[in-house]
Amino acid sequence: MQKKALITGLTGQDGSYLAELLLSKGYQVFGLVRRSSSGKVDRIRHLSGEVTILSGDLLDQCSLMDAIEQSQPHEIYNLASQSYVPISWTQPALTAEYTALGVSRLLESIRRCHPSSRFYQASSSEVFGQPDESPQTERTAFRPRNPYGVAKAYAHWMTINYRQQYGLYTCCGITYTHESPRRGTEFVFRKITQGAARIKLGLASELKLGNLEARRDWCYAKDAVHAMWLMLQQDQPDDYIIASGETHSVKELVECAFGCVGLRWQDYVSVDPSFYRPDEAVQLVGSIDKICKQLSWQPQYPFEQLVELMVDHDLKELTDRKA
Ligand SMILES: C[C@H]1O[C@H](OP(=O)(O)OP(=O)(O)OC[C@H]2O[C@@H](n3cnc4c(=O)[nH]c(N)nc43)[C@H](O)[C@@H]2O)[C@@H](O)[C@@H](O)C1=O
Repeated sequence: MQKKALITGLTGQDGSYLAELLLSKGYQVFGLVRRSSSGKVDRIRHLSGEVTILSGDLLDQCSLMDAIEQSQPHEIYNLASQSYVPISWTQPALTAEYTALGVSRLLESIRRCHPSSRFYQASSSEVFGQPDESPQTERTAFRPRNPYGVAKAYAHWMTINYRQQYGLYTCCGITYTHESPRRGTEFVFRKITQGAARIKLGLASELKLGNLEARRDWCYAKDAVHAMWLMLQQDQPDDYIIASGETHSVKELVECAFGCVGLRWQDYVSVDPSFYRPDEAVQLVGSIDKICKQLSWQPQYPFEQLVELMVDHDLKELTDRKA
C-alpha cells in the first residue's frame, strides 16, 4: 500500500527537501500551504504535479481538520513555523500563535480526525537557551531565552503530552541550525556564503555581520530531513536531538567562505551592532549519541564541505542571474 504523508511548511527549506525524500521513497505527498505562502514556490516549483497542495493555516483549526480528512496521512510532519529568532521579539504573539498554539491545533486535529497518523514535531535547540550543560542531550533542562524558544518549548511538551495522554505516535526532533542552498538569506550561514559570492563577482563590496564569536552547531538540511523520516519509522515514538555534534564560530564560517572564493575576509567584513542579539545563547551543541545509536543516523556533510557546497551554489546562481 502506498504511504501518504502530509507536510506543513512545504514551501520552506526543510519541507521541500522532505517532500523530495518522501517522493523518492514512493510516498504520496500532500503539502499544507498558507494562502500568503502560495506565491513563494521557488523551492518546490520542480515538484509541481508530484505533490498535492492543500490550502490551510496553523491559525485555523478547521483548515487543519479538512487537510487531514482529505489526505488521511500515515505520517504528518510539522515543519511550519515563524522561525527567525529576531522577529520573535518584534512579533511575540504571532510567533506563539504559529509556533506554539499552531501545534496544539494540529495535535487536536489529529486526535479528532485521524489518530493513527504518526506525527513529527520540529523542535529546536533554542529551547535550551542558556543551557546548564554542554553538549545538550534529550534530558537537558529547557531554559529558552527568546519568544521563539519559549513557543517551541510549549510545542515540544504538548507533543509529548499527546503521546502520554492519548497514546498518539508523536515524536520531537530537537534540530540545531541546519543549512542548505535553499536557506533564507536572513540566516547567517547563507548570508555569509551568498555575501562572499556577491563580493567575488563584484556585486557587493562589504558584508555587515553581528557577533562573530557566536558559536553554532550547523548541519546539512538534507541530513536533518533524513533523520525526521527515520524517527517516524520506529516501533516506538521517541524524541531525538538532530545535530552535527560540533560547533564552529561565525568567524570560522566567514574565514571558510571567503577562503572558498580566494579572498581575505578582513578586507570586506565589518561588525554592525544592529545584528547583535540581546542575551543570546552563544554556544549550543547537541549530543548525537542517542540518534546515532538507536537510529544509525550520521550527518554526512562536514562543516567545510557544506560551506563549499553553498558558496559554489551561490556563485553559480548569481552568475546565471547576471547572464
Ligand atoms: C536552531 C535554530 O537555528 C536558527 O536560528 P539561529 O541560530 O538564530 O540562526 P541565525 O542564522 O539567524 O543565527 C546564527 C548565529 O549567528 C549570529 N550572527 C552573527 N551575525 C549575524 C547576522 O548578521 N545575521 C544573523 N541572522 N545572525 C548573525 C547570531 O547572533 C546567532 O548566534 C533557526 O533555524 C531557528 O529557527 C532555529 O530553530
